[in-house]
Amino acid sequence: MYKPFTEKPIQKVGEDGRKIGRWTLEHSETQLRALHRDMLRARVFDDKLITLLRQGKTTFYAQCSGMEATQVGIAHGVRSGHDWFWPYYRDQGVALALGISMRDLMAQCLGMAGDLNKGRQMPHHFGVKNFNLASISSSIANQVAPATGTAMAQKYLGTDEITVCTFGDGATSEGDWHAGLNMAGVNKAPILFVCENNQWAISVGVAHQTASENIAIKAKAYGMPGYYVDGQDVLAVQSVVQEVAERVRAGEGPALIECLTYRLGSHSNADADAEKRYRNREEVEEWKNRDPIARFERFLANEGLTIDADEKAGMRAEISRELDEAIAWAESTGEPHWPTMFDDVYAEIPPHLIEQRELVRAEQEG
Ligand SMILES: Cc1ncc(C[n+]2csc(CCOP(=O)(O)OP(=O)(O)O)c2C)c(N)n1
Repeated sequence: MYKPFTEKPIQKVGEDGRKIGRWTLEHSETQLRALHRDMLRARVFDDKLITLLRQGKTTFYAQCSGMEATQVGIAHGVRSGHDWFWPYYRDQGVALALGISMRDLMAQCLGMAGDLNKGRQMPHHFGVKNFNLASISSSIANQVAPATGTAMAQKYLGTDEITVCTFGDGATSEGDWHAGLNMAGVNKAPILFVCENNQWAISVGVAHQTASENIAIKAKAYGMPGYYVDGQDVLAVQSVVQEVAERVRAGEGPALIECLTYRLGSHSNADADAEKRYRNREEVEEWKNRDPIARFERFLANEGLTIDADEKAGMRAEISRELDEAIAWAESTGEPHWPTMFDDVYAEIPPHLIEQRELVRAEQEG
């Protein structure tokens, strides 16, 4: 059983790809390859979206490059399609690893008619009903209290689902975050909070975010365990998430997991990172050398499962083809039809909106 409140992050595999401590690998080759493939898919998805931004096909994107072990470990540690998710905007790696299709994500990012949310959300803010994944909010920590509410409902209904709520380190300074964790602790709600601590909140470094020794320790104040995990170690993240999620499911109450990771790319396309305004390149280079995909590849090689450069290039090409197909499909669905902007908010559309709809119709259909 993993211990909460450790001084150092929990690890299973070191930088050199060697096992840390004594443990037996229980994954099949298929499971190991799935972890690797999902991390690579997240990375290639990021690369493609940067191209789409440059082509002007979308207007907003926030990369998860560098954070793949954290995101894929989270997704592989819970029950996809069963548990409920209140993620944050950088979670495309989680979404892909849960099994959400590239078509669905791409149609959302491009704001096309084929988007599950009808192209009405800000790009890169998806919501996927059949995966119990709530619509993403740009407002930091906005998801935390509703996530606790979802978990309270799950407890009340007596389901064996749990809720998973993710956020960045910056979110932990928001009032909503404290309210949500407090309410979860008091009500023993079946919720797993996961902080993807990538050490920056746009230009604010984590040392300026909190005086606590880490984020995990904050759980103590809300009466729940806090686990501090190496977020570059996919097996450690998956293993801790899995064990803690099952304890949450068994009725032990909420828990907080902090995954220590790093954002390699800019905060979003609206960021001064490239101008080196707030972090130096040495730091970025240092974390590039701690690439979670490379670390896992070293581990796989040590376990006799070498993925060589050719095989990896082939995998990247295959993922890229899948993405191109998703883009072509999304574009083929066309622009969202304007009347949908009046749908789905009210059960009965109020008179002032009917009036506005008719004004737009007159303009559109002249
Ligand atoms: C309530 C609120 N305040 C400020 C912002 C502006 N903002 C957007 S992202 C961000 C940083 C969030 O950092 P963090 O939670 O660490 O997540 P990261 O983006 O680093 O993954 C801020 C301050 C916002 N969107 N919402």
